[in-house]
Amino acid sequence: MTQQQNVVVAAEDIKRAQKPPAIPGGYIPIPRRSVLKSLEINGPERINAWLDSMRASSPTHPKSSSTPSQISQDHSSWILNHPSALDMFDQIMDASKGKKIVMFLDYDGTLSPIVDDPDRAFMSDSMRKTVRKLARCFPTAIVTGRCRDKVYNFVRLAELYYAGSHGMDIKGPTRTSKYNKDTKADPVLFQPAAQFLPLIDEVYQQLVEKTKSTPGARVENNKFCVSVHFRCVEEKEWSELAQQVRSVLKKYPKLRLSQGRKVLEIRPTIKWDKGKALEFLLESLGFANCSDVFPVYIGDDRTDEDAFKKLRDRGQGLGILVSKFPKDTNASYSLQEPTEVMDFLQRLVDWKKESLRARSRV
Ligand SMILES: O=P(O)(O)OC[C@H]1O[C@H](O[C@H]2O[C@H](CO)[C@@H](O)[C@H](O)[C@H]2O)[C@H](O)[C@@H](O)[C@@H]1O
Repeated sequence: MTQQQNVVVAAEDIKRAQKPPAIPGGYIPIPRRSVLKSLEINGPERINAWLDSMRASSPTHPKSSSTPSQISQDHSSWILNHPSALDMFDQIMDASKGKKIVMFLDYDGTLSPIVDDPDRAFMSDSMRKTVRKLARCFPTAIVTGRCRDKVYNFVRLAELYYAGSHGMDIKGPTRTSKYNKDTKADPVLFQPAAQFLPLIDEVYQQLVEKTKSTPGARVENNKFCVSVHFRCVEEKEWSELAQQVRSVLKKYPKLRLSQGRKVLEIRPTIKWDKGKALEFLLESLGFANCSDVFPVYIGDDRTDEDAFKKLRDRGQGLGILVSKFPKDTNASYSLQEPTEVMDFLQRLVDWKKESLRARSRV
């Protein structure tokens, strides 16, 4: 691909790069500008690193130390390296030619907008309709940090695959579609962290108890992992809340911590993540060792990076980061918000219908 890093473009070109890089066949290898930092450090530095990483996952504005011209240059440079998937739609479809598209969709911040109350992160009816149409065209999976049952209650589409708890709870469709016609076969069900259930319940109770003194703190049981929410906590209390989490977590060497959008997530130390879940689902769908598959993963959060990286390592398909602000990412493309995700999914549906029509005319 053409390297265009640090190229300055006019302000009106910030949102949409006019000359995005060409796609060489399948995956677009874009070198990382900085490597995601390791958080294996001790003491107060560790707490600060957790908080910095959490802030970086959910930027609400450009760096306050930057001048407007630096902000504009950073954004332009980032957009040139991660162009809009809508602007690049035709090139993406060209790259998928002759391959089977498989769709992987994160939930929060991708299909539903980020809101203060995690129990009210509803998906719009129009997004549900679009995802339903998408699943008629391509095998489609929801891959989320949420508890699988909870995300199912939001999405309510039985024809999809669901990978809850960051991929540690995978279940196949319960309604038949053209991708799972064999109703006699057992639906895919995979729970690699099953033995951690009692430990997760225990740590959940302890976190609820420990954090109850912090106004706005909220602990969510996601079955095989636990989320501690910072979104409604005053920023001056964040360090205290992180200390509370750490004091509980240090008693559980079999659990580890990751950071998301104003959330700390506690999960088993097993080597399993959204990237492994993506690979597992591709195998379940019969695409193990296939070169003619084109997986598309859309997500907004730090934990989605494991899936973006998996695609990069496999040299297949592409990752799309949902973000309004530049972020360090392994994704190749960007979309700004869930409404743009819906537009992109609708274009995929239209493209599929048109290619079927064209084939039937031949
Ligand atoms: O993998 P995801 O589907 O992106 O799940 C990650 C976390 O998503 C939820 O939290 C996020 O969305 C909330 C609702 O918009 C928001 O209030 C919170 O600040 C975000 O971090 C979910 O509640 C968490 O349990 C997931 O870990």
